Amino acid sequence: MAEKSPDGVKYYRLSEIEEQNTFKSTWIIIHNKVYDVTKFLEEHPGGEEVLREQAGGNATESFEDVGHSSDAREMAADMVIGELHPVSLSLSLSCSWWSNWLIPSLVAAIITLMYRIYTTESE
Ligand code: HEM
Repeated sequence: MAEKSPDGVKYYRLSEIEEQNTFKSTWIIIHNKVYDVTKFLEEHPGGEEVLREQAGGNATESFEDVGHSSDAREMAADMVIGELHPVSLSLSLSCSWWSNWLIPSLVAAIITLMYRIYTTESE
């Protein structure tokens, strides 16, 4: 269930947001805020398809890539229904840490190792 923080902000967990990816209701995440865009789908100048594609997930990058106007940002502010739960937040942060740093470092380490083996064998 959604929890409320002491200052009254509703927190949603990632799993709860993922469930709202249906024809009846569409939620997206932008900058760790949860937006209910269900009623906005048909009005969106960028089309409902792009919003549906991001439904139940993190749309921050796509939203910023488009370079939405300040008008668009004001419209978005009216659709905020809560924030990403801190637990989900740290999860999503650690996920990007994992893919952005750990995997490339591992690949680099393996290549270094293979190179070492290769150069010592040919001596
Ligand atoms: C609550 C969230 C959103 C709101 C309120 C919103 C609102 C708007 C508005 C008002 C425009 C017209 C141009 C402008 O004023 O900047 C626009 C254009 C556009 N939006 Fe969004 N948008 C939202 C989310 C998204 C997301 C998540 C995506 C991408 C997945 C997206 C993709 C686009 C695209 C591609 C256009 C350009 C359409 C064109 O120039 O023909 N929007 N949006």
